[in-house]
Amino acid sequence: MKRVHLYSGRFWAGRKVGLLGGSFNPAHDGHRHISLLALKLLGLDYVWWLVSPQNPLKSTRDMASLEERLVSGQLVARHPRIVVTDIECELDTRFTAQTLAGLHGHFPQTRFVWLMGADNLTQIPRWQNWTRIFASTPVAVFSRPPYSLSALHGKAAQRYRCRRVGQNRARGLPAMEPPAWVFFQNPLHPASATEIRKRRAQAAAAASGGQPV
Ligand SMILES: Nc1ncnc2c1ncn2[C@@H]1O[C@H](COP(=O)(O)OP(=O)(O)OP(=O)(O)O)[C@@H](O)[C@H]1O
Ligand SMILES: O=C(O)c1ccc[n+]([C@@H]2O[C@H](COP(=O)([O-])O)[C@@H](O)[C@H]2O)c1
Repeated sequence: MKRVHLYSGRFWAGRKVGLLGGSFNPAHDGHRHISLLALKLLGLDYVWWLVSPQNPLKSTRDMASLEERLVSGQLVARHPRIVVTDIECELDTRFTAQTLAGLHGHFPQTRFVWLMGADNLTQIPRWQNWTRIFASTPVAVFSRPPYSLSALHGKAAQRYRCRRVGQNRARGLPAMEPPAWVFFQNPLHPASATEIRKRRAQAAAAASGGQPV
């Protein structure tokens, strides 16, 4: 299994790498679905799943340990070109703009693309220094039910509308000067970690005779 460490820059030099940041609480087939699409549509060599130590906008309640979320990532990824990593711990970052600055600094010869679902395109204006994300790294956004339409009318899509690249030019995105971004009208995948946690809680409650667990 490939591993990512801050000192492994030589291996990653010259490679095109998609970065899928997430809580992965737990990982699911929706993550795998967009990662496989990213490998193909963007012509990437690898996708790294950046398992976030703690999303700054999410509650710590209901958040499984980082260890558990890394294990769930390993179980779901099952692909030689998807690398599951907690490199934000090594970088000591929690905010994406800082993470990207750290990665560009440690891997200056690697071409990174930030990957996310349409829900995060809507939300990104609430992230710390969010315009630095677009200024530093090409971005690829994947359709996700039911967010795609609202995302395309949101603040981030509007602000960078002149820098949007058509799907037919997506393979060139990793080499483009940012800001540059693409929105994929891809086949949808319904998986959601919130739904999985809800189902698990219901199953646990049913197993304990309907008592809250
Ligand atoms: N089914 C999906 N389709 C497209 N993108 C997805 C899908 N599931 C997750 N993603 C994207 O993967 C990244 C990480 O997602 P995350 O780990 O938060 O999963 P989630 O299912 O959105 O979790 P939660 O429901 O707890 O918020 C985000 O950019 C998210 O938009
Ligand atoms: O930088 C921020 O302010 C920020 C705020 C919220 C989320 N993020 C990042 O967005 C990615 C997706 O998070 P999540 O929890 O929706 O899977 C993950 O890499 C988080 O670290 C980043």
